[in-house]
Amino acid sequence: MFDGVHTGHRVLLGRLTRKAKEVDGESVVITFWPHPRMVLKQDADKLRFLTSPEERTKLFGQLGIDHLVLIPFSLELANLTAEEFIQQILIDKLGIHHLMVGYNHRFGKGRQHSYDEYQAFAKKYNFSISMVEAVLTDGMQTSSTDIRNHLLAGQMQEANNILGYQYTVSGRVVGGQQLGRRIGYPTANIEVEEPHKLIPPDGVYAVKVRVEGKDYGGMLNIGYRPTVNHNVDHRSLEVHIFDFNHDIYSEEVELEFIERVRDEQKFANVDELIAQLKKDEATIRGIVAGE
Ligand SMILES: Cc1cc2nc3c(=O)[nH]c(=O)nc-3n(C[C@H](O)[C@H](O)[C@H](O)COP(=O)(O)O)c2cc1C
Ligand SMILES: Nc1ncnc2c1ncn2[C@@H]1O[C@H](COP(=O)(O)OP(=O)(O)O)[C@@H](O)[C@H]1O
Repeated sequence: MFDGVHTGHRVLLGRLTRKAKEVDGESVVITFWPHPRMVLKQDADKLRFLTSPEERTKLFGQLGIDHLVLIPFSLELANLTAEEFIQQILIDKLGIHHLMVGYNHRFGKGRQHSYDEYQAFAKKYNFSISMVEAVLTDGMQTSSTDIRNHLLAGQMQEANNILGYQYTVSGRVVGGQQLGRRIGYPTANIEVEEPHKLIPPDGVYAVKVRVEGKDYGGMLNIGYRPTVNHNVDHRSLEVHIFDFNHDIYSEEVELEFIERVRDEQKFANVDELIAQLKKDEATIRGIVAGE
């Protein structure tokens, strides 16, 4: 589904745009939303994704794709056989001349056909077809599942290496308890709108912050703020932006994850929290400067 639009996807998409140029055609990427796993499985609520449909669209836009087709995935669509999908969508709706498929991609009800059978359909319906081999990252197959698992384990560098860019979470700044500025560290509280977006585990992170069209370094806390917060059901994302002093309530902010620095802790009092925030600032400024 191109979740993440990672290095492997980018190789495939690079081949696609080259092929389209070669034959003087246009490149089309087909993807689905909701993710088929959300429609087909019972554990849909627990599924988390690397990119929202909007984020995928933006990433595709950077790669020179001519058309992005976002097909609403439904049980009806899931019931089409591969041949029906080819006929009804690829031929009748899109009028394709060439089909490029990922090495492990299977489509159609029950995903029962092999690449050889796709080749037979190509002959029958008069389009050409090619397969893109697995793209390796450090000798391993590039997979969205591995990226998700690294992120959930707080292994940001590993995840970013496979993604080919820094994992990004976007949201809007909302008001908090206004304690941050009193302790010398104003923190913008970020509300993430996409309910299925994967949020890395609780802890403190070095991040790059994009706000008001500019980039800054920042230190981010994800968690329940056990030192000051008695309302423990709200998980918050709060970022202190370095060398920045604007009111950004209700602005859109993008956080790019660089590294996870420590666990969130419960301190005996606010002074101990402040002392730790000073240490975090020194550590994280060093990490951001090294980027
Ligand atoms: C980099 C960073 C690390 C933090 N670490 C902790 C922590 O370990 N434990 C904790 O209780 N709160 C932690 N906080 C949250 C602070 O308690 C919180 O930012 C402060 O209370 C301000 O809250 P406000 O935005 O609602 O005013 C951290 C905040 C930041 C920005
Ligand atoms: N360096 C900064 N980092 C984060 N937010 C900042 C910074 N400078 C100013 N602000 C502003 O201050 C707000 C955070 O201050 P804070 O006292 O923590 O209030 P709140 O509890 O409402 O988040 C941010 O939402 C933003 O509008």
